[in-house]
Amino acid sequence: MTTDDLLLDPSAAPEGFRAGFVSLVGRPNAGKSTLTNALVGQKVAITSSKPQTTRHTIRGIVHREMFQLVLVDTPGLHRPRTLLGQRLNDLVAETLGEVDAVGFCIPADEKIGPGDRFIAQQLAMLNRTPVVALVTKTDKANPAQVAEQLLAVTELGDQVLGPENKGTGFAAVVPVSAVKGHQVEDVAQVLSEQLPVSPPLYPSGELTDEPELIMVAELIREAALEGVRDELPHSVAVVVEEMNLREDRPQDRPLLDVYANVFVERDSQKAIIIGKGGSRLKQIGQQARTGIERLLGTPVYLDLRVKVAKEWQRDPKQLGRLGF
Ligand SMILES: Nc1nc2c(ncn2[C@@H]2O[C@H](COP(=O)(O)OP(=O)(O)OP(=O)(O)O)[C@@H](O)[C@H]2O)c(=O)[nH]1
Repeated sequence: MTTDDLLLDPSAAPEGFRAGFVSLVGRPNAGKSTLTNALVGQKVAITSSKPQTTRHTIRGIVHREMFQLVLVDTPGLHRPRTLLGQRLNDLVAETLGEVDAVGFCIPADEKIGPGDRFIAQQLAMLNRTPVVALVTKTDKANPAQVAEQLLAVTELGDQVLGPENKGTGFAAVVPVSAVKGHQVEDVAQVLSEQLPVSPPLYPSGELTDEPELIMVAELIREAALEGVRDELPHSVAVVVEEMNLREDRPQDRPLLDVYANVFVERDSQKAIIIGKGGSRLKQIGQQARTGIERLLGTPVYLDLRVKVAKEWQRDPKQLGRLGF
């Protein structure tokens, strides 16, 4: 069974499959991009030249047998100098609050500095999002230095994200060399352990050729969550089943047909998405369609179906978070 088959029937995902969004953060030069590429592999790395239409730009998707990590960029942490005080705090909390886990990159070959500490303090505000510390570029340090850095990083976690700030430190600390390919799979594995039990969020094939498909699904998901994010934080998945230019249209008046399924876990959630007399679904469709048209520059016919994929999150922790 391929990932795509699973997407057609999310309840067919293997027991314990996990999927979710991960943001790699860290000060400039910490090795985020290199690690992203090493994790994703060339084949599916997405470097979309499209304008950023969602709050998170997808940088790449890591597909494995038992998990799918969607690596996203998070604005805010990259330019602390241009955003001050509460505004920055809000932005970081808002955008990072939406990911399932954060990978915090700290180079093995440089002392922990004020930049790292600053970012750790920002991360401390995300009280529920697990943070995995990644000690990068281990090939540039000798084993003793790496060991020392692992200790220093653990200590930073205990201090800044520790009990004093109602936290439990870093969820894990993992050394990695993206350039040498050392422990890259361990990073993927440890990050995946922080994700909710969920079927894959995106199809596995041809992602480089069709970043549009992902962007379109994300636009629909964003629209579906608008205003109900608190009620349905992680229980909405969108799969674009078909996206084709309609045949027999005059060349100067193209129309793109988009068929997409919005998956929720329960009938009650389906009711929320659809709204009274279908009013919310109509709104979602309009908002998503406008976004897709803006993204692709083509008029769009959007067909949205809402489907219940029962129990696609069997993890008790997740269910708790959803208020069950
Ligand atoms: N030796 C070695 N060098 C690395 C490794 N990872 C990254 N680098 C180098 O470190 C530099 C910065 O890496 P990037 O991946 O661009 O870092 P970044 O965090 O994305 O940087 P910004 O885009 O500035 O935020 C580059 O010259 C990389 O080649 C590694 O595992 N080993």
